[in-house]
Amino acid sequence: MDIFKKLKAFYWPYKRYFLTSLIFVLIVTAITVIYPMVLQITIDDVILAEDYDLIPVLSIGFIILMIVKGMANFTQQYLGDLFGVTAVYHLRNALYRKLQRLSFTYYDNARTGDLMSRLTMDVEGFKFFLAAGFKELIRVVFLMLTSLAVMFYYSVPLALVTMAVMPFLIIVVKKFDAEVHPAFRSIRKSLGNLNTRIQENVSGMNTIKSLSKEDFEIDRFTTDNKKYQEVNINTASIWAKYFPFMEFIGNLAMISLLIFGGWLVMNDQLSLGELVAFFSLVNYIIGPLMRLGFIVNQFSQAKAAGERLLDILEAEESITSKTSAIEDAHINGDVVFDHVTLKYTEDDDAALKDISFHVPQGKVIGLIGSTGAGKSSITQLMTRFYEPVEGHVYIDGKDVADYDLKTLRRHIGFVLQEPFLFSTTIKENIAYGNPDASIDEIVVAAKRAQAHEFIMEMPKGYDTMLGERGMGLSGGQRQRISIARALLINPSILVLDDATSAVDMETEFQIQRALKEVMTDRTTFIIAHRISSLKHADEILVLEDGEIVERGVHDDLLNNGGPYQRIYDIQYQDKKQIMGKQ
Ligand SMILES: Nc1ncnc2c1ncn2[C@@H]1O[C@H](COP(=O)(O)OP(=O)(O)OP(=O)(O)O)[C@@H](O)[C@H]1O
Repeated sequence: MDIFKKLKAFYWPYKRYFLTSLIFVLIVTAITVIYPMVLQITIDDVILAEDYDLIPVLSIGFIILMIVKGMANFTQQYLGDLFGVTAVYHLRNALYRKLQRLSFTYYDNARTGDLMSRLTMDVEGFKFFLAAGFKELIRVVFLMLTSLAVMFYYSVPLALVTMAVMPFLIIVVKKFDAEVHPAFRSIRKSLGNLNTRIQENVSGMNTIKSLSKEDFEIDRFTTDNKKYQEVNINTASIWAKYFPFMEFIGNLAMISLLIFGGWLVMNDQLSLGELVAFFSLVNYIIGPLMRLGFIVNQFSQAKAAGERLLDILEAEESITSKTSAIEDAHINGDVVFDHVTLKYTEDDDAALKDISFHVPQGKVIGLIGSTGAGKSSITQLMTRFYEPVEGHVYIDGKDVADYDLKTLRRHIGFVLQEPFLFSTTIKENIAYGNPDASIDEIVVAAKRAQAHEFIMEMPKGYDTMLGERGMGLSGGQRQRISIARALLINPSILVLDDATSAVDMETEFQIQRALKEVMTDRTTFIIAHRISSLKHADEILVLEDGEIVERGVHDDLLNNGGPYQRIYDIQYQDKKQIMGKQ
């Protein structure tokens, strides 16, 4: 119940829907039990007593009951659904808001498929219980109790005899639940695997096709699909095995009712109408009893779903703005790293060790070093994507932790090696960071990013729709769109993370030209593997294993026999060889 208590804030404000719906459920259930009683009166007091004057009264009464029941049913169904749908609408919004606020540390360990299924299947599971399950539980318990009460009212011995087999039915139902519950769990798990497989396939289609792994993927999918089929068949066989058995026990109750009830009627200890009414009443107990396990099952599934949703809602937001955070400040772009050490996880080695440097406003700093040396990590500390375990990062003399997160991030633009583009128009992609930009501003940004020409060659120009993740554009084109995007937010600090490594020389030249435009008057961090990309930087930091092993300007670093010279020699060896051969 703890899970439901914790999620109360999402559904309890709408309790009026639920409670009203419950009143109507009780009305419907009460009328259901009245049916057999009307039948009893019809048989005993009309047919057997041959008092046919009562027929119009009974008929009208019956019609009124049916109308009331119909209306009550509509109301309980509608209000119940309204309760579930409204609560889940707020829950889903809260989950999505939380996902936007969670820091990168959370996403480092999260799986997309898993998050997707929590936000869809688990939310739906929880909704189903709110909208129907809880109400149904109350309905069947009420129906069983009232039916039982009426049966005892008619005849205590017959009620006891008929109910004699019920403990057996309860045992079978419990056994069935114990088997079917894990079966349902494996169906969900198997479906989750299947979804993850499909999602990874669509995302990784390039890799699959380029490595000709289509058959391999088809085989893997077929195996998972087979597993899904098997767990479904297994569940079906559990149903098939238990249901006839349950029905058999139910029929035993009917037989004892017929034998003992018939005997009571013959001995004038029970009226014929009461015996007929008993048949309906027994069904009102057997049916719900068989369903009860199912509902309890739904309850435990909703509980499990709620638990997974709470995992997200209660996840720690490790990086947030302070209450006294500096908002709406203009950032000029003077960056200081003061003895900064970063660890991604507690047990891991430090990704950055005791890093200190100063980049005055408007200057260019180059970061070079082997992969995994810590270049990107440095830039991610400026935006507070991660927090250092020691030391401080200052921008314009203030600790980055003192700024409001949005203010801070608004002033730092990124151009990444693999920019993310959304499946919308080129125009909206460029204006993503600044949706208020006019079309003229967008075009100016695109022109400065050397993107205008190729955009205009597209059939719908700036209104061309892009596929998911910018499919339909080349790597260089995607990068230039991303440069235009960065330009449009007019950042004071610009990070070019391997922005030209994946393109040909001609495109690199174009992108370099675009970047020069963007870099003017901004503090710029250039992360590069190629010396040619950062040799004009005001300072170059050479990183190895999270440490700065060398620093200086290109000309000084070139001839001191250090790591930078080694990188230079390797990169220019080819050139010398080619030149030498000529
Ligand atoms: N989110 C993360 N969680 C855990 N470890 C990480 C994470 N990001 C980076 N690392 C580790 O931190 C170290 C530095 O990574 P970083 O991405 O900063 O290197 P880099 O120099 O930018 O590399 P590359 O040139 O390949 O992009 C690496 O050992 C990497 O495995």
